[in-house]
Amino acid sequence: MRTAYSVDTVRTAERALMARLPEGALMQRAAAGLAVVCAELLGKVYGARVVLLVGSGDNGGDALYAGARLARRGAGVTAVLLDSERVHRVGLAAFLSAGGRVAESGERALAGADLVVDGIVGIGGRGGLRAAALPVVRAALESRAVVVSVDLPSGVDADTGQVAGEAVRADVTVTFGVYKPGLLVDPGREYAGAVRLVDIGLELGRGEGDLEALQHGDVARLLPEPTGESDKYRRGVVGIVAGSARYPGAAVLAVAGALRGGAGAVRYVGPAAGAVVSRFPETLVSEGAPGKAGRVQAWVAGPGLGDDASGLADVLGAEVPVLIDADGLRLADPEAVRGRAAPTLLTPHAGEAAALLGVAREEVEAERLAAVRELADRFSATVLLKGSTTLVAGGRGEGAGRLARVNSTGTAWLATAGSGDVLSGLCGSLLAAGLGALDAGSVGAYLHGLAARRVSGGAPVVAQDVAGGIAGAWGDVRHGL
Ligand SMILES: NC(=O)C1=CN([C@@H]2O[C@H](COP(=O)(O)OP(=O)(O)OC[C@H]3O[C@@H](n4cnc5c(N)ncnc54)[C@H](O)[C@@H]3O)[C@@H](O)[C@H]2O)[C@@H](O)CC1
Ligand SMILES: Nc1ncnc2c1ncn2[C@@H]1O[C@H](COP(=O)(O)OP(=O)(O)O)[C@@H](O)[C@H]1O
Ligand SMILES: [K+]
Repeated sequence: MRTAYSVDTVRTAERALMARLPEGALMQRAAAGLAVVCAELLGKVYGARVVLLVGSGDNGGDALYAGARLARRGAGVTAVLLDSERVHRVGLAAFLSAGGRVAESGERALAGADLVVDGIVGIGGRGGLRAAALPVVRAALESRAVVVSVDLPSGVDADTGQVAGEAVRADVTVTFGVYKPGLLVDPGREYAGAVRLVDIGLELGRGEGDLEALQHGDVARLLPEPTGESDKYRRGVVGIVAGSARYPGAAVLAVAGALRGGAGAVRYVGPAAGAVVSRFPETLVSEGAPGKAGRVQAWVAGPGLGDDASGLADVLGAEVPVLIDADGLRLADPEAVRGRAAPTLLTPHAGEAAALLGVAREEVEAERLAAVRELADRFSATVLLKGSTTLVAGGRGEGAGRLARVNSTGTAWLATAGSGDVLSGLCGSLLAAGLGALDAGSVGAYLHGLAARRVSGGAPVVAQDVAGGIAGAWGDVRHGL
């Protein structure tokens, strides 16, 4: 599990650790780790040209101490002080005595740099980059240098990943102690490049976390597995209420995802039974009301329903877990969702989330974490917010509280019609197989993203291929590949 912690939690833990250590020890650990990564990226340190962008706080201090270490190894290191009145004094003294120089012109220094260290602002940052920093940041990004951000790309909000205005686009971010949420959530995640974590001795429990990303091992432990006692009913039956005369494909794709998700059987209820059976003869189909279709252990309702809300009341009234997606999100009665006793998983994309919240889509995209939490609170449900970084936040019971999940496996090729239908079928199948809503959503998103990457190999994918790739992704996770 990769767990990210809020700035408040990090600061409290750092204070406690600092009180037990000699003054400056923590910053030295951070700077040593940072210098090691810079040296690795440079290959040869001696003779390399390094430019430090130094802000007014401890983030700049880290950059200066790391710069001192590189200067002692023979690099030509130049510091661009963004505010010469306010700079980490002791760090600057150490830097100068190691042979570092202060630049007269930032732009000139940057023109010939091999590596730029972005120490403008870290977890103390508020808002996007200030105007004074913009010319050097632009010059750094235009240079051919590798850009390494200290703790966080400057201008990215550590707690949310929000970028208000401009921020540094790093090739690598060296973060200290623990991950910060802004490194895992877009848009911040994109600015961070590859993230390297440096251990500075901070110890924080998972319960204190703000956001977590499942890794292969976590997913492997959660995957449903049939045993000798299993039969198709014990493995769970997932019911799919999807599709319409106008959108039969949504039903086919939701069933395609559901068949790969670990349930023992898939029951389809709706007007697209013919299309579903001709593509997937293993599906049990019926055309009446969901309540009359026979037992299921979880329902998926919504993809491609158009304006037909007739099956939704049955589904929302069921005492089994329910996933609501796409048209179902628009058609479902919010009171019926809030009043449910069994787990509920809502899977909106940013546009659907915006409609549910009554805000603009851009607002959701800029603050995804806040949006997914707000929806989970408003609907007393688990919510999976799809998009470039998929987030899952828990409602009541399991997953309640602040600890949300972020998926790290996706690819932008998933932005293709119908791939969300595959995801809802897959997650619903995991619900039927017995996973809780938070686990079903995050395991489903993980497999879905991995499947897309596997089948894409960098080329466009179609939703059916994503469904077809799930078995391979499942196998990779099981075997730790
Ligand atoms: N606290 C600790 O124990 C440790 C802190 N470390 C470093 O210290 C950093 C935090 O240091 P600080 O608390 O001094 O905070 P920062 O250095 O992150 O930022 C604060 C300074 O930046 C300025 N600033 C704020 N927003 C800005 C913006 N949008 N644009 C430009 N300047 C802005 C503020 O005026 C202030 O002077 C961490 O990110 C990390 O790099 C590490 O050395 C590890 C140990
Ligand atoms: N830029 C992106 N990067 C990664 N994944 C994305 C991106 N855009 C969309 N996705 C994923 O693609 C899927 C699209 O789902 P959705 O928007 O519901 O499409 P549809 O309704 O056509 O099925 C979701 O799993 C979502 O997380
Ligand atoms: K920084």
